[in-house]
Amino acid sequence: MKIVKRDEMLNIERFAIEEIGISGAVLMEIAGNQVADEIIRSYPDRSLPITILVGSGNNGGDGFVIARRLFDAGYNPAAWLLVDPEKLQGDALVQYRIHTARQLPLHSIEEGLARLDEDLASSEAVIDAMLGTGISGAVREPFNHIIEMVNGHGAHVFAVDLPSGLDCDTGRVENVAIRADETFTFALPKRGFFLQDGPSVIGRLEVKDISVPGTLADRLGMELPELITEQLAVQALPGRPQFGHKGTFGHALVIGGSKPFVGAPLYSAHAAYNTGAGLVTLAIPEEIYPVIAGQNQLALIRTLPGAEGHFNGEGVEADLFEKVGAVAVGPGLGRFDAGEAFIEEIMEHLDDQPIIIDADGLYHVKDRLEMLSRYRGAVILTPHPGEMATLTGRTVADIEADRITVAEDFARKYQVHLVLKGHRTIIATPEGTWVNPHGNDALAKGGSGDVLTGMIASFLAQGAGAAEAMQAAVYVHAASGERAAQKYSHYGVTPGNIIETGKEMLKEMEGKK
Ligand SMILES: NC(=O)C1=CN([C@@H]2O[C@H](COP(=O)(O)OP(=O)(O)OC[C@H]3O[C@@H](n4cnc5c(N)ncnc54)[C@H](OP(=O)(O)O)[C@@H]3O)[C@@H](O)[C@H]2O)[C@@H](O)CC1
Ligand SMILES: [K+]
Repeated sequence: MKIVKRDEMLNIERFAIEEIGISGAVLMEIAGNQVADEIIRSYPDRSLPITILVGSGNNGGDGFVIARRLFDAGYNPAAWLLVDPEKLQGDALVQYRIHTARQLPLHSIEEGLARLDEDLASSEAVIDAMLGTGISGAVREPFNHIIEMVNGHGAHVFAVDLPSGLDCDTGRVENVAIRADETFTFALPKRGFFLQDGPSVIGRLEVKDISVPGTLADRLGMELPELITEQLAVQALPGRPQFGHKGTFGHALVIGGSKPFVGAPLYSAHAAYNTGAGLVTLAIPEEIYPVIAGQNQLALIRTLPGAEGHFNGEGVEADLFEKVGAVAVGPGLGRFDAGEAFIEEIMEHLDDQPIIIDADGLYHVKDRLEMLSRYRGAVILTPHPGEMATLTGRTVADIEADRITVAEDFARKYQVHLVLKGHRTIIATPEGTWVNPHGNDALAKGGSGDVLTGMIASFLAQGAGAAEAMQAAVYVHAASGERAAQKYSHYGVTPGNIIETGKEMLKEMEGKK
């Protein structure tokens, strides 16, 4: 499913109205009906106290439809028009006229905020149809106070299209926004749901079909980022020929580790093994061999010469890469003087196998980005925002303000594949962009990134294309974080739990392949 900015949504909507010939009023009727149906499904009890907050634009127009449908279904919601009716126009005005012609009850803002607060305080559910995609700037009076009132009460809040106050492009909340329990968005999810404050205010997101399908975006030639869904990840997962042998499933090489970071390469190697790689070799500095050997039962181990607890840059020889299908360099690597030359030498030994560069590997390539552009195969970089700041010379705040654009620009400029980690992870490649709506705080732990790197390496070794390996790994990793948190709590999830739970996710996914 594609995600859109405000102008893109407006263009698609305009195309649906002007070229396809489905009128705005019809779209509004469908939109309002979709939300009303959800509320009726959630709350079959008709006596439930519900407040509907109606704003001045088309979002408010949707609110009128919802109110009317609920009255018709036997509910008695308190519908509040929060602006002077004189302000209404277009389809919203049409809906207001229908509402009044039907002689349905409607509260006016003239009754005062104290009176509205009484309704809000006694409501079990609140429907936010105040502001949608048309908001500009900070939320003005009286909506800012009303939003605070809603957030201060304990009612279940349904946001219509988006939580009022959220900028649907940037995901920024300038002053206040509704904190929704559920958001029913129309046609396509909005980009701001996955950026900045968006994820913390939208609650459970559901996309409602209003007869404006995403295929209209394709007809308009729009290149839009796509959401990573289970279905997409299932398609991206490499196939497993039934009579394959270990050679069929590829050989992943993980290069990393140093005296302070012994666990990182182990997590990557174990993640690779547990997600299907036929063979995994772990190349580590010789000094940490005894510790690694004691903790590893899966990967082949290859030691390279080291100094002061790190690699010393030597010992990178052709036979290390023999029959290797994918390389990951960086987990636990640390920083050392010969680091830049070390990675350069690794890349020189490769033909065109995909290479993942992670953690301090990223630090060592920050001044060699042209080398990455020149590489014949796929280069996958997996920075968190701090590492992305190092790669781009920008601040973390800058990157977080528009993760999608930053990632896309970087991927195109250097012709690399990028996994920009964080809350919400972005995959950007020269060919397209994907946004991962899954994952949680349980993944924000040392070792978690190493697991992701191992999963990507594993899928690459098994023959997935670069974009597909990233999609499948990002999904399995994030969905495992969600699943593991249900079992072990958000506090208790470890990288090892992610690897174990990943197998459960894969079990479900292979059944759908
Ligand atoms: N996409 C689709 O296919 C469909 C979309 N539909 C729906 O249309 C919605 C978009 O409608 P929209 O364009 O009328 O904008 P909307 O969000 O109602 O807000 C505009 C009003 O808000 C006001 N206002 C603005 N900023 C403000 C502020 N900071 N603080 C306070 N007020 C502020 C502004 O007032 P003004 O600035 O003009 O004084 C204006 O009156 C969309 O989200 C979806 O719900 C469906 O019906 C059908 C199909
Ligand atoms: K809204």
